[in-house]
Amino acid sequence: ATVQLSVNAQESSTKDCTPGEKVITMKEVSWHDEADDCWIIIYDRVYDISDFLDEHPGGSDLLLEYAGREASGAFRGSGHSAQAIRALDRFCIGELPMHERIFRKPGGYKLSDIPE
Ligand code: HEM
Repeated sequence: ATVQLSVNAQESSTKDCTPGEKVITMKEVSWHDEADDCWIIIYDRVYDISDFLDEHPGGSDLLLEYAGREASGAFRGSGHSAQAIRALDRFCIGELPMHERIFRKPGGYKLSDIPE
């Protein structure tokens, strides 16, 4: 059974990880690869989803496959709604250094460049 996200009410106030936010390397992210300490990378931003695993409508197992890893393609490929994209914000803890980014850098892909 899926559990409704409990964040819906707060979602209008989306916090954004803007430049100047904490810079976190992929190597650092890779240490956080367990159920009680789970970080993932989506579109060059780092998310601590430890407290979200049990809440995820797609289940925790799927998320754990990406623990400590890059998950942009998986996230995009699962056809997440705009609501799901907004739900990311509350878990954001930082962003990759410029040289490790593949989306949010000069000349990099923008979300809107990626076909559905
Ligand atoms: C922090 C990251 C993520 C958040 C906030 C998130 C959020 C959500 C939400 C809100 C839904 C419900 C449907 C929707 O609104 O689109 C959903 C469904 C789903 N998610 Fe995620 N998701 C995340 C990461 C991932 C990742 C990395 C995968 C990897 C494959 C994944 C796979 C799925 C699947 C397969 C469903 C569909 C479940 C179903 O319809 O039964 N999600 N997710």
